Amino acid sequence: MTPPQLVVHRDKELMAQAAAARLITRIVDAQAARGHASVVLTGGRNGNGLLAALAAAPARDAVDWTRLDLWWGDERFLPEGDPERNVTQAREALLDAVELDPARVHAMPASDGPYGKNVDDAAAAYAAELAAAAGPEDHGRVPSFDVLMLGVGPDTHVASLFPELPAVRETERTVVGVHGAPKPPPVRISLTLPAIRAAREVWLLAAGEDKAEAAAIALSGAGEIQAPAAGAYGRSRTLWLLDAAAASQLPRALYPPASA
Ligand SMILES: O=C1O[C@H](COP(=O)(O)O)[C@@H](O)[C@H](O)[C@H]1O
Repeated sequence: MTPPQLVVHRDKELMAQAAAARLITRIVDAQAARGHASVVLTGGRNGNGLLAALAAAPARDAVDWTRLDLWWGDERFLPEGDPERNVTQAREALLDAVELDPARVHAMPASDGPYGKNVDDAAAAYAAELAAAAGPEDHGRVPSFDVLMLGVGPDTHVASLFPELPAVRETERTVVGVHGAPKPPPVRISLTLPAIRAAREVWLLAAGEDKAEAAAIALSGAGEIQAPAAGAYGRSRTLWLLDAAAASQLPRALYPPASA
């Protein structure tokens, strides 16, 4: 487990811009080193804010978008093109504006796709897609993502791993169908904690007053079943990117020196 590092920005706009700049650098470095990069996107307000900031950043042209693999940490199990789907929102915020290779855009299945309403089959298919992309150099049944981003929900959920639900207890499968999520829609697909932990870097995004309690709980030693964000960490780095409002309830001892 890599201990969390915290960076606190003045407000959510600056946080989104700084995180977008950080992501550009990370992708460019990975592409320079290996020829390609892989990023796992998150849904939610903070994830989409970051993508919109990236779309507006002139430095986005430093990325070779055709050599970037995109995956999702979770998806709302809704019909293709539904405005509430995370992939629809990501397309609007950024993806439609850059030259991606469609074969490298790994959206999670929709509820009107090949698996119909069977979310468990859809989750298994996404697990198989991840396994097929994992190489011998990877540490398991998912690729070693360069960066995996997670928006932190006000209840400490990440991806679609909600406190106390079966999905957050999963230790074998890499992707699961989620039933009965407390946040609509109730049916979702999610990476599990073991899949999340295969990433080189995990970035948790939390901006806004409504994330303050969740950040404080997750960073104060809570268990991952009760506070899923506490169980999200990367193999090389775990980075919490916060704004001042989301950091406002952190214990003083956790507050980064530069922000004190
Ligand atoms: O439903 C979801 O919510 C979380 C957090 O969203 P936010 O709007 O509270 O920031 C998000 O991370 C997840 O991907 C999404 O499906």
